[in-house]
Amino acid sequence: MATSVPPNPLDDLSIKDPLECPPLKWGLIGCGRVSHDFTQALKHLPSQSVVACSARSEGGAKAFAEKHSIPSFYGGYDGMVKDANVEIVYIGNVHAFRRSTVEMCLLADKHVLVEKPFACSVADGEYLIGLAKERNLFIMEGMWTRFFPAVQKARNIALGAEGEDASLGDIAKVFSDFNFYAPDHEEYPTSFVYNRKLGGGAGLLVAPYPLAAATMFFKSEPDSAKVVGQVDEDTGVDLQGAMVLNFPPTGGEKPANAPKLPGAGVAVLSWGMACESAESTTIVGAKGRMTIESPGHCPTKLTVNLKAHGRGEVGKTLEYEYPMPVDTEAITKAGGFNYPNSEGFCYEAAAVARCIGAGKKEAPQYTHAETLVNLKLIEEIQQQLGVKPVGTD
Ligand SMILES: NC(=O)C1=CN([C@@H]2O[C@H](COP(=O)(O)OP(=O)(O)OC[C@H]3O[C@@H](n4cnc5c(N)ncnc54)[C@H](OP(=O)(O)O)[C@@H]3O)[C@@H](O)[C@H]2O)C=CC1
Ligand SMILES: O=C1OC[C@@H](O)[C@H](O)[C@H]1O
Repeated sequence: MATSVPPNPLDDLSIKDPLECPPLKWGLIGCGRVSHDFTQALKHLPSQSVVACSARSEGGAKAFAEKHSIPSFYGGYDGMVKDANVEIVYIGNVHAFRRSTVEMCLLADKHVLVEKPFACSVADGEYLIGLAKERNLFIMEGMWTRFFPAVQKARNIALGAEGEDASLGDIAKVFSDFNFYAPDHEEYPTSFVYNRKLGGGAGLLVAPYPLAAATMFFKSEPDSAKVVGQVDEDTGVDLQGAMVLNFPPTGGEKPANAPKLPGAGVAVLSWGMACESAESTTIVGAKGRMTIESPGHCPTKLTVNLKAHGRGEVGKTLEYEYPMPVDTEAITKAGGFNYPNSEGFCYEAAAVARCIGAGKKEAPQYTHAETLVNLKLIEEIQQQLGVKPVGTD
């Protein structure tokens, strides 16, 4: 049975400061909103530099380079991937071009950090991971949530890591929701999020987060998935959905005084772009529960409620807070951020730099295997909702 949770989720146990990392030179594909936020967050890491950016239009790349004082810019992506100064490419363009843009970077011998979703199909995901392995390059899906200190703390508590001050016991349930009201910032129907040919739809755009929240806390691959949701009849994209996943037992003896097999559990997930939900993830075990508080995909707060014996009996409550780094003058001058808590990209970028510095080809916080499990589940969502796979029109 595939294991989706590595033995320890930290990339370097000797690290005390999550922003500590060796130098790395970044190039960018796409000069849109998320690339802006990522570049701004890198300004929290003095050892990291964006040395080149590229956009479909030279004007777009030039304006971006001027705004962020980036020394080289390119119209079109192929010139940038051949820039000898670039060590890793951050890919922040739209979903439909994942296979071609990631492939272009790997063939130019660049490491890759690619925004979620990693690919539009399992087949593309497997191909790209295989190609990275063949060329001995680092590659990771930008599931930045996994790198926030609040999430790393939650994961260590769930794993019963040494030195943790709380334990939830055997995990039985994970609840995770992420829904935002897209028309607030995405024009309907012209934005890519409503365009299936560009990889639009909530399954590709939003579902990766609750899926990654669920697979983080169970050690087996789900053996059943039930999906409901709505598809927009005019654009053909899925607007929202909910899914229930069953995770089978991971083996081991059933405890003498409890009915559940170890590792067996259920995840209840909800995602979408039709309304704004509370957006949190709650993990429930035999001894208590913990909540990765809103905004759960980029959190700063974790609450643990340990149970006392008996129904409704509350034991200890523990609260952990990890404030975002404060914006520097350079960040404010370049216009702040487009998306909530984007400062937190610095945690992901620092971990990637540490992994590459240590010669790793994947990050233990979000492995290739997990990316592929989650892509399989995204395909399941599309199939059960009757949404056409991207690129089949
Ligand atoms: N981790 C996170 O928190 C977030 C992740 N994302 C992810 O980032 C990616 C980009 O999102 P976001 O920045 O909001 O999107 P944008 O709408 O800002 O577009 C990003 C880039 O995609 C390219 N692009 C846009 N439209 C087209 C088109 N019609 N044809 C070809 N290319 C196009 C452009 O590249 P160019 O500049 O080269 O013209 C554009 O700059 C997505 O994968 C999304 O899922 C998004 C938001 C937050
Ligand atoms: O990909 C995403 O993740 C973060 C959100 O804030 C954003 O709207 C969404 O597109």
